[in-house]
Amino acid sequence: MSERASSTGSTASFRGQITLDGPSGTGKSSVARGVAARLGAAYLDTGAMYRAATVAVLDAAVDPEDADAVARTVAAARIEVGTEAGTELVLVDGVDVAARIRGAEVTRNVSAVSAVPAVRRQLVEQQRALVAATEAVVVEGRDIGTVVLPDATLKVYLTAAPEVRAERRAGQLGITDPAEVAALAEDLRRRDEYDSSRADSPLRPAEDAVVVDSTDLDQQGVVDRIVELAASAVGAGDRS
Ligand SMILES: Nc1ncnc2c1ncn2[C@@H]1O[C@H](COP(=O)(O)OP(=O)(O)OP(=O)(O)O)[C@@H](O)[C@H]1O
Ligand SMILES: Nc1ccn([C@@H]2O[C@H](COP(=O)(O)O)[C@@H](O)[C@H]2O)c(=O)n1
Repeated sequence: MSERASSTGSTASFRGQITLDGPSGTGKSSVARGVAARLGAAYLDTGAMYRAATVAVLDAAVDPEDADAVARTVAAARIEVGTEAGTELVLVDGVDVAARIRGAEVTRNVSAVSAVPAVRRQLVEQQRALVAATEAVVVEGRDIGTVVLPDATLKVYLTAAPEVRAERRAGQLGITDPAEVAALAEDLRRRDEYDSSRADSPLRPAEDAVVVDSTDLDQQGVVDRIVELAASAVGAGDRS
């Protein structure tokens, strides 16, 4: 039996869309890349697109809370992202911003930019076009199962206890000082509150999403669980 057609089901031939939504730091990016690699699927990081839009806003010295100016600035920006799990390609007007989008200034301002309805319309249209060009794809974000791809093959909503998420993010950044870990936890809480309470496409699980709690699972365990769910979803589709 090949590695990709393992005990979790015959997944090498997966065709369809898997959505992975959830709060910040629950492991969406790492898990989505792992699932895409296992299934031989494309991968789309929609958060990277909102982060790239935020770079455009900051570079134009526009106030991220000024919705009209934000909408105009993002409409004029050319935002490009790749869909390969193994490479991170993020460009704004042809300039590589893949490293910059992970910086503190972008992270602090991205929720305000992503709450602007015109920005969401623009990027959702682009996301759907990117997905339409794939046969199999894992898409991660906040509103993928609810708004972007309501008919996806499988919808997963990933959660984890807030203190566990803060510890993992601290590990990722090499932070050990308890006061700095507490500050990270507060940043995650603030961003989740902003993303969950906005009027347009708030963060929430789709009604038909499977909730996967990763608090007590390692990364590989979460990938295995989602690959297993994908095999069941494809099987259920074949029977219907
Ligand atoms: N199940 C897990 N067990 C332990 N560590 C994990 C697990 N899942 C992810 N991680 C680690 O947690 C950190 C955060 O993961 P990741 O960046 O994928 O989260 P995210 O949900 O995409 O975050 P954000 O929404 O802020 O972009 C990473 O260092 C990742 O390796
Ligand atoms: N579908 C999405 C994806 C992301 N956002 C916003 O972008 C921020 C950054 O996302 P990361 O996954 O890269 O951390 C996030 O906090 C949201 O404000 C979104 O609105 N919709």
